[in-house]
Amino acid sequence: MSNQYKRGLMWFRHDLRLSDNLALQRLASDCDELIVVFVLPPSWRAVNQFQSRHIGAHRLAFLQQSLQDLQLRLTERGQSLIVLNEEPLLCLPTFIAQHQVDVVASNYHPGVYERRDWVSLKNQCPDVVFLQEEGATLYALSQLPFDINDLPESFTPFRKRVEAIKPDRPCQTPTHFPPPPPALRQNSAAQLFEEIRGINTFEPRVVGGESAAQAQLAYYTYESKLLSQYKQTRNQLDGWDYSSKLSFWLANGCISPRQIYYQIQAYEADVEKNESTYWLKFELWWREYFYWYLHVHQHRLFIFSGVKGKKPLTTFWPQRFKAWMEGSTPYPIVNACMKQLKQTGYMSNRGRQLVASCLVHELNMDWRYGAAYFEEMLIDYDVASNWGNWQYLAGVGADPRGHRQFDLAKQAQQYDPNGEFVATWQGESSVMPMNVVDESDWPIT
Ligand SMILES: Cc1cc2nc3c(=O)[nH]c(=O)nc-3n(C[C@H](O)[C@H](O)[C@H](O)COP(=O)(O)OP(=O)(O)OC[C@H]3O[C@@H](n4cnc5c(N)ncnc54)[C@H](O)[C@@H]3O)c2cc1C
Repeated sequence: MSNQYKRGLMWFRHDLRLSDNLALQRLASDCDELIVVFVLPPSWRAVNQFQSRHIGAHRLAFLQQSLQDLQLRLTERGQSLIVLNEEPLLCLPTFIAQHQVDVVASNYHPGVYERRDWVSLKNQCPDVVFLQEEGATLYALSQLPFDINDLPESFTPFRKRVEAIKPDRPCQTPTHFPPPPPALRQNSAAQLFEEIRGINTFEPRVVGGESAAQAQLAYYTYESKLLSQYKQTRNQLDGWDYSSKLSFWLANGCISPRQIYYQIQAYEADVEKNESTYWLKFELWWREYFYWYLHVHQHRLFIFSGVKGKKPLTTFWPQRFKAWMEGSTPYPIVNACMKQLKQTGYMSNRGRQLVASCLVHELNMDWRYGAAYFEEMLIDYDVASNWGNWQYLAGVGADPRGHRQFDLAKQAQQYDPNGEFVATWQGESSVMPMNVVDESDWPIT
């Protein structure tokens, strides 16, 4: 018996996994033939108005590994990933027409470009069916206990309203995949992987893909039982075990928040339920909040005056920005964090708060330059969490206090009392007067 659709196209975006992937599951059961595509736009690697790129070498390496893992899993099931190296709206309409696709599916993502591209693609392909599923958040829109336009202005009232709700259970990997159309049984993904090779220097366990994501989830919970101490360790600055490190895979969609949530629930039933196990869920609710915040506020997440519409008294200083990025400010703890970020593509949550506070409140810089630099450097870059947290710290977003300036000396004393972190990352090393910049230093490339 033939299926509902003859030929489907799965458009992978921030959901690089086969399990708990509702859009993929739907196509796998409803199509005779299936094409799976990932689009890597060249514009991601171009320099933007903030002198940064959308994606840097660390995340590129992770993305490449995630795509390779996806390809491997698909190949095992008789499928094959096609990677298109073009802007989505330039290549997909032609591709869809050329291959006579009659249904396109994807998982919803609240990003401004992601939403725009989906709507424009739909408009350009009026004869094709478009299906969108949810999977980037713990809750579906319909599960939220308020109208989304009444999203609370800050995190705490949001959390109090959602924390009793059980997310839907993750769905399984489809047992059967329809084959690709005959013309697409060979593709050039391997060659493209060579072209997009980035650098991975952090730590061997930071490998993109669903397999590594599941391995880290198992490690942090049942294998090491580190989850039981999460609340006590989570503010540390350096090392692998003090926090879950799941952000790399979550941000790239190699794992879903529901999979993590239900692993914590199982751990609480099987091993131990305490303040720490609750606290990892608490952090997932922070992520959830910023996703819905982006869904509601859209482009206002990226403007100087933020969602609050309140312009900070800051500006752009090339010499200060350069010193901050390089780790040569007068603040050793900030320097150490920034060098760690540049070398590894990761920084602790505590570190992110300190360097953001420094950029905005000590160096009086336009916060968006910091957010854009993080976007390029972080392996776990996530548009909602990054820009939402930056607005929060710049006092233009979801912080009810509106001003959060950290005492950097006090923080260094508390979190790096023996100066080990600063010594490891050579935070003291460069002493450069902040307001001196050589003509040759600008523009920064
Ligand atoms: C200025 C700034 C920028 C940030 N940019 C990002 C970003 O681009 N991508 C990103 O995933 N996180 C971002 N965070 C949040 C947080 O720092 C990272 O999620 C965390 O450090 C990742 O390490 P982990 O997975 O070990 O976290 P854990 O402490 O183990 O937390 C588990 C998960 O909870 C979520 N989470 C934890 N803290 C936060 C938070 N404050 N906001 C939203 N979600 C949170 C993450 O998904 C994380 O993986 C940012 C924070 C700040 C202050």
